[in-house]
Amino acid sequence: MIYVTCAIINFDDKILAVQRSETMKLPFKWEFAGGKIEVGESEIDCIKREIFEELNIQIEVKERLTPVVHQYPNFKIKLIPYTALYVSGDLKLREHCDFVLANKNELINLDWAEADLPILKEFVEL
Ligand SMILES: Nc1nc2c([nH]c(=O)n2[C@@H]2O[C@H](COP(=O)(O)OP(=O)(O)OP(=O)(O)O)[C@@H](O)[C@H]2O)c(=O)[nH]1
Repeated sequence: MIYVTCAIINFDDKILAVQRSETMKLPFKWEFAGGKIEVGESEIDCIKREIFEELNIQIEVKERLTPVVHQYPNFKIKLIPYTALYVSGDLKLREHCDFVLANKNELINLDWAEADLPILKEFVEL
């Protein structure tokens, strides 16, 4: 099982979703930015590090939502979501091919990575 954190980042009441690029696992699926927890790293340190590495921005981490364990055909993940606020930095996509800033009710129309669906549902109902 791989342990992955992801951030639901609020920019002035819009939420950031990012699209995986062709060369990544789950190509072209939409997700919340984040990545694998390194050995000895806390969840919060992981999410802040991944968001800076992938997006070049600083965030303030807010609330931990319910983790999701999901079995994909070739791997299993525990995806640990946090809500967060944008703090600073110019958004640059260093790994993903696209992004959107959307309202909660627009997010559901994207083609999400399957593990994200329960997270999206919980977030939309907050
Ligand atoms: N960051 C992130 N990953 C997610 C989400 N949903 C989801 O299923 N994943 C999966 O969790 C894994 C996260 O790992 P990652 O982004 O650090 O690394 P990767 O597998 O793309 O890179 P790798 O090729 O170095 O293993 C990916 O396999 C990704 O498909 C999500 O919302 N955010």
